[in-house]
Amino acid sequence: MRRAVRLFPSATARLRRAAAARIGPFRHLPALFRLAWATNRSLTLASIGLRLARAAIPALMLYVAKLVVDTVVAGQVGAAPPASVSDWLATPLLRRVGLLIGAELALALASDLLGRATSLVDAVLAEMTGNATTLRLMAHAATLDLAQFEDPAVQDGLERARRQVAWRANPMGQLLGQLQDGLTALSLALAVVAFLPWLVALLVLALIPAFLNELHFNRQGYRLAYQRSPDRREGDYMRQLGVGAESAKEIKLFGLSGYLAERFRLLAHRALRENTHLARRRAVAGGLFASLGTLAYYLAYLVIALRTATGTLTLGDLTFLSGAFLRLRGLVEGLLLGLSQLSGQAQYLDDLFGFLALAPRLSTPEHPAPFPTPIRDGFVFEAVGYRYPGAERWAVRDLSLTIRAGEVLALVGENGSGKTTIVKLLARLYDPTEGRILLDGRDLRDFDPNVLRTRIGVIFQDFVRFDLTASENIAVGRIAARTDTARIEGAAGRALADTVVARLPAGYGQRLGRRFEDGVDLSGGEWQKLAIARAYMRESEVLVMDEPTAALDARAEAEVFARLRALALGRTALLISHRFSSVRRADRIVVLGSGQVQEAGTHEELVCNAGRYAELFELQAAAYR
Ligand SMILES: Nc1ncnc2c1ncn2[C@@H]1O[C@H](COP(=O)(O)OP(=O)(O)OP(=O)(O)O)[C@@H](O)[C@H]1O
Repeated sequence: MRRAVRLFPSATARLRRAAAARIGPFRHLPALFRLAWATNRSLTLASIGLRLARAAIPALMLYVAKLVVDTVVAGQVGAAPPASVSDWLATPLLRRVGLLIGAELALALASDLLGRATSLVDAVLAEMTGNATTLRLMAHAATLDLAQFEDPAVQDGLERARRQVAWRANPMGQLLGQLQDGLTALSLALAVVAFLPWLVALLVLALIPAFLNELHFNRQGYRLAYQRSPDRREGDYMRQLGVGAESAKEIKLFGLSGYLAERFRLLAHRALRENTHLARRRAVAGGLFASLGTLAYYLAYLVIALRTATGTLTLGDLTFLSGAFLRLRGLVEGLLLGLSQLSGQAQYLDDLFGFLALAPRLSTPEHPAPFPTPIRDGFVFEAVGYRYPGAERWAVRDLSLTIRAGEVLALVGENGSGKTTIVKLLARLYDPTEGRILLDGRDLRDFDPNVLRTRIGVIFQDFVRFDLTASENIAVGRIAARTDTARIEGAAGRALADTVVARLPAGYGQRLGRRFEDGVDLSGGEWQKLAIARAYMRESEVLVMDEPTAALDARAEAEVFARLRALALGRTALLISHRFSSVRRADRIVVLGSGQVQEAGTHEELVCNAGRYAELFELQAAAYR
């Protein structure tokens, strides 16, 4: 029975669902209001207060205009024209007309002033709310896992959320504008109802189809934008490649600009075609429904004029009613349109709040185990397997590996053998799909991942080149100590980065990179020295370096390793390198192949074994002979 109900929902349930699908996105509006409220209460209150005050003005103005007309019409009969200004003022009728027009002028001025004040308050509030939302997005992004960032669906959501912040920062102002228009419409409607109740009913009936039509097209527009997110990201990527400084070198050398432009053109063309199609359908349907409203207005106008001609209504009533009706029509139409636009915006808010509601997948224990200080035994990988989300192949599988406390362990292996994946698992950027990793006998998942990461210093091969100062580029290794000049300079010295900094025009205060005008770019090896300094800045017990010297010249590499050995004394160091000249100095070497340990031992042992290591070592050595 239940199943039958689910398969054949009643008409009311279907209607309710359809209505919820259209109006549902409004559920985010209270959250938006809370956001503005939390950002600045007085501005939010001011915005509401100003709009409330302004809402009543149009009805009042129309009513005063009606009084003016009625007074003038009544006074015209048999009144002699005044000879002078004092006569004018002495005539009660004329004085009254003057006062009424003065009142209307005051109302018009007040409305204008209130409007400008509202715009001012709204602009400031929108910027503040936009900033607060960006901060919230950044804070939330920091809580997510690396795997989530690497997920294209999350990237698309984040992209839509970002656009939401950048372009639609002021749905709050719009919402309040709607509230104001709603109140104005209500006051006018009440006044009209007092004269001719059916007029209002006629207006609403004529406009409801237009409203539903707008809602329908807004939904379609959103669906289109949603489906196109991946395309748009790809288009943005093509554009970025085509105009970015980072890629300019290769684009020029390989002559890629035409190819990229063509790919962008195809993507943009598809978007344009779909957009135009929708816009055309929207314009036709919108035009038809809008004419319904116009028809209703002129019908009402005709009736009011006829009634005035037959004496049922005064000339003032005619002025008031036609004015009020015209205003009302504009307002209700604007309201319906605005509401449907808001509904469209609220759908984008779905993305924003959807992203904010994303929870990290890596678990943090409620009562984390105390982190061992110092580490006694080290890390043990027990039959660890990891498969990247959506990947067919296992990056590592059945991996058993020990990293003993205090040793310098080198990981070698061909491209794609899983070395970097091991580092990411060690830093708990991912959790193993199978097996477990122990630290001093406890599962890594028992510790607070943030504490774990503060105890491990990792430099990845694709380290980030921050377009910040040289000092900040080192300080990011322990950002809390960014003002500790001695620590920064010490780290730079150990990583041979001090000589790089010495050559910079502004020394440690020199901005690096090409993004900003005052930036100075470095060579690959110079950047790498700064990245190594970052690891020393961290002063962590475990040091992990993924290809730390790939960009260094032979002399620098030898020196960096000599220092690493000296500095790693008592610390655990994991070193990934394709250069056997560096690897051979490690306490132990582990050879990886297809995500598994193939061999392990000291350099001498492995050479004696005459296995894979010996083969690769011989290959490199021969190249130098
Ligand atoms: N983010 C990712 N998503 C999906 N697959 C990935 C991802 N990162 C790596 N892989 C895959 O996992 C496997 C192991 O990659 P990993 O980066 O650990 O290799 P590596 O030994 O460090 O290689 P290299 O010497 O080239 O740096 C590879 O087959 C790679 O294609």
